[in-house]
Amino acid sequence: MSATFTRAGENGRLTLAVPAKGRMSEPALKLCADAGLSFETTERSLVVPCANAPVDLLLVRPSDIPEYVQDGVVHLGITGANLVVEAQADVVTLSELGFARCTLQAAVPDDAPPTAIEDLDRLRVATAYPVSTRLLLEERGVSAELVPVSGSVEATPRLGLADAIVDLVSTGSTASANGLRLIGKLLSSQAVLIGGRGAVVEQRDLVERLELMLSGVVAARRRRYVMMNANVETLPAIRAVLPSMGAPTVLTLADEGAIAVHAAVDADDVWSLLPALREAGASSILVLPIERLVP
Ligand SMILES: Nc1ncnc2c1ncn2[C@@H]1O[C@H](COP(=O)(O)OP(=O)(O)OP(=O)(O)O)[C@@H](O)[C@H]1O
Ligand SMILES: O=P(O)(O)OC[C@H]1O[C@H](OP(=O)(O)OP(=O)(O)O)[C@H](O)[C@@H]1O
Ligand SMILES: [Mg+2]
Repeated sequence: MSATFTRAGENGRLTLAVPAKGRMSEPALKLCADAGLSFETTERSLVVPCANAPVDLLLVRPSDIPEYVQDGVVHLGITGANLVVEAQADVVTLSELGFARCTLQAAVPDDAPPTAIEDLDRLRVATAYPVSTRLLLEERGVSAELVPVSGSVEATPRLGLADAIVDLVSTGSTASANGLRLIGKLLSSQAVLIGGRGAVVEQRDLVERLELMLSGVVAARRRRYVMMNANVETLPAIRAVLPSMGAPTVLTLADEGAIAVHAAVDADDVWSLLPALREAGASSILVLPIERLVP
């Protein structure tokens, strides 16, 4: 399927900009698919119409998305929160999407003296994010000499181009592999759904529907559905350990006194919950993924 791209609002369809490449692209497209949008991407397609919803995906660079959304080129976008700050874009952040989690951090060579952000005053700081770096350093009263680079920023101290760097970090392994020590965090980021100020008013119904579908998947990914069998007498003990969303479902089984208990719990709690449930009297415990969770 191919389509011509119409500027946002001109054909009654909602336009959603999604990263075309880079580390956000695949999880962003998967989120759209998991949310129920049906589309087919090809290697070179930039505009991808959804077959089952009045939504067109525009595949572009993540760093361009904040400006496209601000200027009304598209209604909505999925991009990094750090890129919204970097573009200083006037957009509405509708929801956090739970992937591409990272922090913007300052780092120095292992043997260099700085131990905190404040120690970067008057030093040369290389970064691919000069706008956010300047802004966040100034907020802390630090006036550094910025050295803008477009990539491989970790190499700049070794090349004698900078005394320190500011870059995105998730595991920290790139920094340590390049002999750098992290000295402080300037910003936390993750993928976000953003909307244009005009779009969220003019296209409110469609925007709300898409936001609900996406955030339903994001919320579901953080939860698990736990099912177990027990004797009715153990129900108080089971309820005491079950941090359920509201009351758990209790079903009567065919055997005298036997029940099944169902509840949605935090995925992070499952590790500690299972032994506690067994201890409380539960057996045949099943843990299932949840596809959508709409409160
Ligand atoms: N190590 C990381 N872990 C998690 N998220 C990250 C990491 N690095 C980057 N991100 C997030 O993904 C976004 C896009 O990064 P990516 O590396 O795909 O593109 P880029 O480096 O900005 O390059 P381009 O110039 O192609 O736009 C970043 O702005 C940030 O929000
Ligand atoms: O803390 P870590 O888990 O090591 O991740 C940090 C690295 O990830 C990003 O680069 P990316 O992998 O996106 O490569 P790029 O420079 O080509 O964008 C960032 O610029 C760091 O180099
Ligand atoms: Mg990168």
